[in-house]
Amino acid sequence: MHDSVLSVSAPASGVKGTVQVPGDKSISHRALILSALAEGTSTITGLSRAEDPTHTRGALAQFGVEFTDQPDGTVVVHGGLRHEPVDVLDCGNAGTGIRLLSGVCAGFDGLSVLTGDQYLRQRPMGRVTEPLRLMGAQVDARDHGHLAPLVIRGAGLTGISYELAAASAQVKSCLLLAGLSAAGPTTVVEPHPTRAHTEEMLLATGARVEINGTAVTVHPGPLTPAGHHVPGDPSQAAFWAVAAALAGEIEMPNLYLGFGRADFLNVLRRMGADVQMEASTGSVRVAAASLCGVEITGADVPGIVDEIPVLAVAAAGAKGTTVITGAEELRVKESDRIASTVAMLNAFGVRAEERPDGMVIHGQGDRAFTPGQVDSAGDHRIAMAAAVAAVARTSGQSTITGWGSVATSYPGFVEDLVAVSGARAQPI
Ligand SMILES: O=C(O)C1=C[C@@H](OP(=O)(O)O)[C@@H](O)[C@H](O)C1
Ligand SMILES: C=C(OP(=O)(O)O)C(=O)O
Repeated sequence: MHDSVLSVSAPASGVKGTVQVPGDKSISHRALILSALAEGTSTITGLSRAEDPTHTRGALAQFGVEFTDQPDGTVVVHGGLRHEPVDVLDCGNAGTGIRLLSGVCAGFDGLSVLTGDQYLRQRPMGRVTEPLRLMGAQVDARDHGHLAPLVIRGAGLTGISYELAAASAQVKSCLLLAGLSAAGPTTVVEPHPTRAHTEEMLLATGARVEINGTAVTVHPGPLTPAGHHVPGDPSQAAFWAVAAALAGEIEMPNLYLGFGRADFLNVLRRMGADVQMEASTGSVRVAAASLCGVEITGADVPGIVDEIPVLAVAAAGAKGTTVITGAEELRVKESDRIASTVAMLNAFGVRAEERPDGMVIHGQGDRAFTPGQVDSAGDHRIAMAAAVAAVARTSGQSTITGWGSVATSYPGFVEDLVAVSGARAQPI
């Protein structure tokens, strides 16, 4: 349901409070997949209940993997892929789900068909179909192998050494998961390092993994069941961090602050925000300060790839110009996030322009934004970034269409928004 509208009226009082953000989406996908691959019983605590990982869980159930929910929220997984999937694997809106599962399907002796919603079916899949074919999987897909649905007949793989054309944790993870059942080692080399959840979690589940700079090698072998704990999602915390940097003070406990995920906090610091973090507990506190524009280049992008839409809102409320380059990957997310971020800022009366590989944002300093009529383009991150802009820098009523997309990653967002801002916010 991606067609609801959020109507939000912001009070002038800014934001304040503590937010417990949902479990990390990237880690949730991986905890489900690695538990499903390990024969035996694994447990997952803190799992994100958002639609994206829930689709991954549903897809794994098609292989006969059993999941039980305990009253305290722990998910017990009876792992082992028992049979060919009995139906099409519906990955919903999740690029992470379809790309990681395609690696699992390539290693499995059977036929799998993977698809997703109208947004996912427009996202590039050649980046996984091509290397999986090189490993020996039979893979076909719409648009000559480039768009979902994907059809994969797996097994009989051989490990390869593969250099990624663009930095992508999803493609890296797909190939590492396929490599678990290939003959010989599989090595993935990245142009820039990306989030390391898959290799870290594979190591924790008994796989043989070697990491050498930007090269990761996995050796074939079984995984062992484990107890996975999913910490809070820093990419969701980024919305509150920006709201606080512009208009108040917010604390967030228990966040994942590991490699490749907390860089948005450094960008906010570079802008002048007051950011305190405690690595041992994952606690972060952000407070408002006078912000200034910054330059963001290609090497920064993998570490903030999902946070750029909301960082653009911070830039809009800063003094001076922010220039983002080397961010062309944003064009192939749930929406074209260069176009949709710029359109969102323009809807609030902020001057911003697209560049082929990024954007230029002319910060308004302390001047308020005008209330906006925003089209989220069906993209959860654009919708939530717009809600932050509305409560932090407008007074009056804004509307955000395509609000239903927020359930893919943060179903409780409106409740948290109301709690920290006192805004009147109602999906209609
Ligand atoms: O591996 C992951 O969990 C993710 C990797 C990133 O995508 P790419 O691998 O396409 O950069 C990111 O945008 C996505 O939200 C989650
Ligand atoms: C890009 C995202 O996710 P995915 O690629 O899994 O759809 C995201 O959550 O911003």
